[in-house]
Amino acid sequence: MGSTSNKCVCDSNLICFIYLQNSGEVSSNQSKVVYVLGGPGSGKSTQCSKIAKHLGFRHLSAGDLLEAEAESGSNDGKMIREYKKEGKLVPSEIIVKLLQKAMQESQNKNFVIDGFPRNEENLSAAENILKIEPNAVLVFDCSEEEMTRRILSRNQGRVDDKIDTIKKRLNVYSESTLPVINYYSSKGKVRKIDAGRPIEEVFDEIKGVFSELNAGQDLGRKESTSN
Ligand SMILES: Nc1ncnc2c1ncn2[C@@H]1O[C@H](COP(=O)(O)OP(=O)(O)OP(=O)(O)O)[C@@H](O)[C@H]1O
Ligand SMILES: O=c1ccn([C@@H]2O[C@H](COP(=O)(O)O)[C@@H](O)[C@H]2O)c(=O)[nH]1
Ligand SMILES: [Mg+2]
Repeated sequence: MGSTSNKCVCDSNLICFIYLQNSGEVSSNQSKVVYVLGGPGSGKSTQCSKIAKHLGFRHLSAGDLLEAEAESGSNDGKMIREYKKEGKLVPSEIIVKLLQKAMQESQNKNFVIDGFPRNEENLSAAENILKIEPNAVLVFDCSEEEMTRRILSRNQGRVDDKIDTIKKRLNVYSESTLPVINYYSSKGKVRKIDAGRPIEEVFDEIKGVFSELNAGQDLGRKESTSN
């Protein structure tokens, strides 16, 4: 899985661009993609905003893209709302279409993608349709008690910030997202971040990971060559 060749095999300009940009050696002038995964309330969006502000990456939140689509009143909107209320993951084609459009429209081609891919269907679409081979996958480690506490005091009016939905989202994370993390872990791409600490401490560790990426080091390659 993943792209290893520079040969373009698709007819969409966007897909070609991402495919080529992520297919070879990582260097400081190439497009970079970092995934940020972690349980609900672990602080993904908080840290991704800081990464965008201080480290110059474009923050794409899968949850926010879906929320904007729901707000737009489109055909998919009503269905997205229902899935979100239930803490379920929408069919991949919906989120992939939104991410593809957002990436295509962005001038900045370094992306930090918040909360995607979340299950094996997403993973397959990310590799085979979006042609993304991430440079790194940050995984936020935080206790369920702390995540629940954070969500219940978040006060952003989210339809899914209710205890019953939080429990469902925690289950979806364990059952569907952990296998995705295991997959990237086997490729040496995962950096586990202790997200139970204060916001600035978490960000300090993240800055270190981005320094490595900006120095042209692909985390997967670094791990595999040190073996
Ligand atoms: N390290 C931290 N310590 C304490 N509170 C935090 C920390 N990081 C984030 N928060 C707060 O916890 C709440 C959840 O954070 P955030 O929205 O970033 O989580 P998330 O992982 O994006 O959640 P979701 O998956 O539900 O979108 C927010 O109110 C945020 O301000
Ligand atoms: O890839 C995705 C990402 C999100 N969802 C749905 O949105 C909510 C909220 O996402 P957050 O990232 O926690 O803001 C999530 O519970 C899913 O219902 C999705 O379906 N697919
Ligand atoms: Mg979030």
